[in-house]
Amino acid sequence: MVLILMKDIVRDGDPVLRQEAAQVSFPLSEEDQKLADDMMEYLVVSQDPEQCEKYGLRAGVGLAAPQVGVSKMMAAVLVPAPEDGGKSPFTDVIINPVIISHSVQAGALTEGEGCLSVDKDVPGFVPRHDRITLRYQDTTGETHKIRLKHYPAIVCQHEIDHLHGVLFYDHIDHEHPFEVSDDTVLFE
Ligand SMILES: OCN(O)CCCc1ccccc1
Ligand code: NI
Repeated sequence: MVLILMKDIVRDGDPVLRQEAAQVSFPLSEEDQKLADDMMEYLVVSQDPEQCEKYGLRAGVGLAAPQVGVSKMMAAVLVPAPEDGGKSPFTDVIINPVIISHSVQAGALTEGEGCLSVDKDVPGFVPRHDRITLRYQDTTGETHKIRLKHYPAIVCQHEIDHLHGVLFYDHIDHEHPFEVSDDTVLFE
């Protein structure tokens, strides 16, 4: 049962999307645990075409707490498994995430990015780090230090941006939206 619907998703213009979110303390309050569960549930349901349609959702691979009006350092990430089978490259609720190191090399999606909180299309490459080392806590409070590259790294950076009041189009060079440095990894 979806508990977060599109009506619950805050849209660009609301100041909460431009705030620095607050650190989350452990053990999680019941409210924070429920929020984590609800955000992950939104992603799972939104990635099921039938349920997505049924509830009128926009499919998402990530969802950050500020997008549902909660200015806390928490985001759910569900990177879909590749079509040719296999498991999701990264699925977790990342709390108090910090990118502790990253590649010099940039990466960007050839189709640009979108955002559940931004109703308009904003064309252009969104240059990010192609590879990152991410430290975060999961909902149990356990600290993880993981290396991500390409799409999972892009998704996590998009979500972590939300926790710092940054939206994807802030990274687009509006003078030259489809120009990136020649060593940038561009991928589908
Ligand atoms: O913040 C999550 N959200 O707005 C859903 C879209 C997430 C996303 C879309 C394109 C590239 C990376 C991440
Ligand atoms: Ni977003």
